[in-house]
Amino acid sequence: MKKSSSILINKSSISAIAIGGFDGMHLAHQELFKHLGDNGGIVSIESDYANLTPKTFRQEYSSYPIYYYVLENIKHLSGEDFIRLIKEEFPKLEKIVVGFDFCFGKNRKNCTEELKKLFNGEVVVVQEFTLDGTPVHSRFIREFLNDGLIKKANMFLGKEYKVFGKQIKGQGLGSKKFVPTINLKVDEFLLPKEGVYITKTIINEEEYNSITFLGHRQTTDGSYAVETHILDKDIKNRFSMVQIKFIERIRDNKKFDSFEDLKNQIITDISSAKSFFDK
Ligand SMILES: Cc1cc2nc3c(=O)[nH]c(=O)nc-3n(C[C@H](O)[C@H](O)[C@H](O)COP(=O)(O)O)c2cc1C
Ligand SMILES: Nc1ncnc2c1ncn2[C@@H]1O[C@H](COP(=O)(O)OP(=O)(O)O)[C@@H](O)[C@H]1O
Repeated sequence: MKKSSSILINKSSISAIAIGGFDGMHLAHQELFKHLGDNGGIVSIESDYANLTPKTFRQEYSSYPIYYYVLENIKHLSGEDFIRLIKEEFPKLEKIVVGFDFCFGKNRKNCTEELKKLFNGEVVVVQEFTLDGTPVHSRFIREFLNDGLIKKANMFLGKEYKVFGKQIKGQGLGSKKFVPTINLKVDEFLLPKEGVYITKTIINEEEYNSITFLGHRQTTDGSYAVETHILDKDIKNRFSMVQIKFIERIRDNKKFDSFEDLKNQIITDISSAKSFFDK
């Protein structure tokens, strides 16, 4: 398999593609990629609802080059026109890999049978991929995240769920009253259920053990916040891009009667996180 990026690989060298939304680049998606061979590529159809790996965040999860197409721009095409477009875009195309539930063309009128008729090359249809009897689909992963079931989401993803955010100014209370935190603004990514999580935080390609609070700061100003505290390290600069990987959920978000009670709880949370990383 080639290590590559979509910018470097010319579409005219691609002989096999996998087609789909690929939000999450989860285990079932990876099953499709196993059929791509040496000159494979991924055709990713970008939709508005993609929020696990939104926009162009998918490339880090595959060494095959990803070619993005915006659903809005192609959804009016008939099945025939869609296949014509694909053949024009990838002139050496010999193989298309899709899942059992793949449909395409205006109103998703065409599915795998029509694909086999319309494409004059090999069509590989991958049967439904399941884990412990549950089908792996991005919609179920979204449900796990909404329910705070981070370990289950990570199992289905085949990796730790990760979001990207920009550092923003906090209330200025953290360092003075509690512990210092990096406050983040996260757009487009689905955030797991409110609560406290054991996480890893990536800043400038360096990965740090951390603990992250997500939710309405009921004890202070009530506003929604994503705040990460790096364990055992003082981080002073401001960062335009911070990544957070979610590992385990420790507890629910709570309202405390006093700042002191919250501070004591935060200290307990930090020691749980440290024991997790030490074990
Ligand atoms: C590990 C951790 C757990 C937290 N848990 C809660 C909580 O349960 N309830 C709450 O209202 N705020 C919680 N917070 C958020 C604090 O209220 C917040 O860090 C504090 O208000 C400082 O905010 P600032 O960084 O904007 O100054 C938590 C913060 C951390 C780091
Ligand atoms: N559980 C699965 N088993 C087999 N193929 C799948 C599975 N989930 C998705 N696919 C295939 O992967 C491609 C991308 O599908 P997509 O609809 O984006 O995934 P999801 O169902 O997770 O939202 C499609 O060709 C689809 O048929």
